[in-house]
Amino acid sequence: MSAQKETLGFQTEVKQLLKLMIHSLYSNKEIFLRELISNASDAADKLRFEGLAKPELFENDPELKIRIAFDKDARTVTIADNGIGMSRDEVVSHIGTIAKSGTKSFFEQLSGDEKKDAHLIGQFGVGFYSAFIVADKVTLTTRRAGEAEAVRWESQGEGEYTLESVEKAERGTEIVLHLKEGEDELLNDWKLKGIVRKYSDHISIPIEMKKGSGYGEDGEVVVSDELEAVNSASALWTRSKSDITEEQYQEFYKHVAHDFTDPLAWSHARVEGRQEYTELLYIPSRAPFDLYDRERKQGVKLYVRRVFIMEDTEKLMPHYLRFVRGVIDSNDLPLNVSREILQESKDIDAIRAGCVKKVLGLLEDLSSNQPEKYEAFWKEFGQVLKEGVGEDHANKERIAKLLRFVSTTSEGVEPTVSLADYIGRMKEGQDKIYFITADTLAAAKNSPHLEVFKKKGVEVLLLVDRVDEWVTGSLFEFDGKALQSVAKGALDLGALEDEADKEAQKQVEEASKPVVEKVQKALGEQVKEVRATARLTESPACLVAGEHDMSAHLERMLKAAGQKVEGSKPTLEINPEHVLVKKLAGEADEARAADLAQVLYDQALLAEGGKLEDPASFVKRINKLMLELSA
Ligand SMILES: Nc1ncnc2c1ncn2[C@@H]1O[C@H](COP(=O)(O)OP(=O)(O)OP(=O)(O)O)[C@@H](O)[C@H]1O
Repeated sequence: MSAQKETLGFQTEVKQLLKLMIHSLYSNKEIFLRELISNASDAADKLRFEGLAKPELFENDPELKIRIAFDKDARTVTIADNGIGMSRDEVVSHIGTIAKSGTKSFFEQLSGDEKKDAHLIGQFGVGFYSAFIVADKVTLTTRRAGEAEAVRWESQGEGEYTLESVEKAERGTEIVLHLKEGEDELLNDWKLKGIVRKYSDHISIPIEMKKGSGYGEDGEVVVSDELEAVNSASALWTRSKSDITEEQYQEFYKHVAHDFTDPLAWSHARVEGRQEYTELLYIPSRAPFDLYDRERKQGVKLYVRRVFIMEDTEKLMPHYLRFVRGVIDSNDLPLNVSREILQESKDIDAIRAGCVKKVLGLLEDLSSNQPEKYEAFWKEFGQVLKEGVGEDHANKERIAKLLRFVSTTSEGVEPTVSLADYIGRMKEGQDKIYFITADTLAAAKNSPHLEVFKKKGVEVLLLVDRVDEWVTGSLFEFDGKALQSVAKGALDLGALEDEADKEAQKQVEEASKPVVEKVQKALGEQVKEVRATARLTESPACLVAGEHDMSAHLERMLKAAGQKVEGSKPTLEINPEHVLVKKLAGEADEARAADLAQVLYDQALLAEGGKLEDPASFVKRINKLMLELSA
């Protein structure tokens, strides 16, 4: 064993994080204790789990606990646990570096503006480093259960830390905080116990401190050597609902989710029947920074009869509910359940299905009874929930009811229209739910495809999230009404059109045959077909995809993502009433007519957010036509 002290440097990100955190969290500095207790409790959970297979790890000391002490003279606060501890390598990789995936992109988001970044730091979670909010030196001594060597890590939080091998009889981790000037209020029995009760009452193992035995002359508590548990020390989810306060639920959430903000809502239930389990599931109020990171692991924690087993989103929650946090505690699964067993387990499938129903029920309840909260939820997680329409066949209808969109009747830009709202406002004779997909709200709102719908006062949903193509590719109808893209297929307004409309359209088609042919000839292979439109009232032309073809918007998205797409040709619809089209119809000069036809096509492509293959020729053509017109 080498007792030599080594000095190592923090990873750059750690330095950045420390600086930012000390500044932005100072006003909420008490949370350091919650974070350190939370880690200690996790360490106990890990030991209990590893100890199932290797009981010798308990080293004849099976009572898991956390101890907090302070020393007025030395001006230190100590948090010790007899959990799993850390090996030397673990100390280096967990404490000297940030091993979270997505860390790099998180740091790229930081603006340098402390106020804005303070919000982001909450999303990232600061954990152990929060010790440096109140301490100017932290000494962590740890010995991994079952190992002989202990290691001492020490740092002043300024870019470097030292490591040395030491002796430590008790397994686990002891953290000594050397308080900064001005933090002496923490050297107080009453104060520390108050913080523990406030933030960590729900921790399932005892948090022990010395017992008070009266008051001294200075009015301060005199402590005895006897220890007492400051917290309730029972797993929160095992308590009955009526015994848990709102604050306790909230603090427990912060512990399981490693979050700083209060949750939006939660569901706590004991399920009996074929499967017996307790679930305490939370909807966070804010999305974490790595919500879209496929590598992200943290999710719902699985316990079996109070013993922590693992934390894994995929097995316990489907991907589209990956924002859900909390605990599922099964009474039936075997304690030695492994990831492989879980993979195959019918019991887990049943628990998962039950929990999904609970979460959807919770969301339904919010949407009906607390619409403001639901709006807040939708803002943070709506796009993720939308994935469920394609992912969870069994619950498709329920998820569809929870969807919210912007529509042509929306006042602002917030998605607040549900499919049921839409159906409730449908015009007489309307039998479809119309929608348009586009890259931006402006592109959707101003699309020529909407003109006839505006004229008839028919509402159209404006779908501008990337995931919307996935939604409309999986959801074909809602409540017996088909979902119909306004940019696909021949326009069929059903009973929204009266006989007179249909007759007029027929006549227009008949009359515009020559100009349609002219355009068709000029555009040749670029289009599948040219036809006179019933959609347009103001624009001269628009492009329409085939009923069963991929939408132009999806095609562009896939191409942008680097996929090879065999695009299908669009149909060009022209508006024979438009002056430009009339001009084209009467144009005797074949070359100029061809130029006009090409401009019509190019404009239609641009108007729906497409990209011209040959923009320079488009500009040349436009300039030529403008000069000719002004001559
Ligand atoms: N008391 C402890 N006993 C054993 N391991 C610990 C202890 N405290 C921290 N660790 C290890 O260090 C890692 C990093 O801790 P840290 O608090 O920085 O982050 P975290 O708890 O993983 O996540 P978060 O930052 O979201 O709180 C932990 O994941 C754990 O492996």
